[in-house]
Amino acid sequence: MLDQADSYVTEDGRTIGGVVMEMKNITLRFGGVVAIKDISFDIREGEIRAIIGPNGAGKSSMLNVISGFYVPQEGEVLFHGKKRPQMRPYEVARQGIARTFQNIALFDGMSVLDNVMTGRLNYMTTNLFQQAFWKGRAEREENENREVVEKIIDFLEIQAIRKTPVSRLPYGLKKRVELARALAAEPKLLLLDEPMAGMNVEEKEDMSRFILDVNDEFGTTIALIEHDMGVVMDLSDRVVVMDYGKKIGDGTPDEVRNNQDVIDAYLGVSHD
Ligand SMILES: Nc1ncnc2c1ncn2[C@@H]1O[C@H](COP(=O)(O)OP(=O)(O)OP(=O)(O)O)[C@@H](O)[C@H]1O
Repeated sequence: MLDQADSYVTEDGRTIGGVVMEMKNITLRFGGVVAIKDISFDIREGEIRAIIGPNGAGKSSMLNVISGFYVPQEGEVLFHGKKRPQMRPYEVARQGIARTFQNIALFDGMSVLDNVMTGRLNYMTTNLFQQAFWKGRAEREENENREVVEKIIDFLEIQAIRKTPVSRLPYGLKKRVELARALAAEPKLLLLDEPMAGMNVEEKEDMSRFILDVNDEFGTTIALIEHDMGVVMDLSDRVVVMDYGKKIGDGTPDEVRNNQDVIDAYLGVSHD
């Protein structure tokens, strides 16, 4: 059994560090609906951690708790060992957390490049006044941001569409641009909301490869939620399984695959 601070090396040679985020006895209600019931789990530095479950299991609600968007009625979220207070989205971003959304949230009329640049907003320190009267500093900052963005565009192989308005792109590429924008923030923890929803097999394979590459190349810790158990099993180090707001499994893909409660939930065995 690992301690919170312990690290280990995976079979494919990646180092997984200590716990960066801990969810302790989280309960979240919407009026009479209990979306999350007393769930605890942690996320370790450098790992790919999946949260899976059937429709309505509470996955999106959980991702919103992790991102700080929802504050649970019970339980606490510890980030680097400290209880996390309620935060506004820009405060979450400053803590090094970035996310993508299930329903793509890009600026449709803007080019791919401009959309990815918006991921740098937290790094832009000059205001309009400074940009007008202190050209040198504003230019330097713009160049630095541009450099990071171009690197990410290359990394995700979207150079050919950098000037294309997002509205003209097929769905799979829009998802990739959203990933690029999240990466532009250089997050330590990246949250992906159903990154492969609505994709065909080839697009899913591409997205899986990019997620693995991001984790490997930048050492980014990744938590993702997914509906389809198959796609995350090859990708994840550890998997939390939710059903009807409860945690019914937590472990390596193999442990989870052989867990009877998980098998029942996915085979649609009746719940009593
Ligand atoms: N803002 C909200 N107001 C009221 N009820 C909500 C809200 N968000 C989620 N719920 C309810 O909480 C439960 C869990 O929903 P959630 O969207 O977290 O599940 P999910 O596992 O992400 O589902 P899906 O795979 O369909 O996206 C559901 O019963 C849902 O109707």
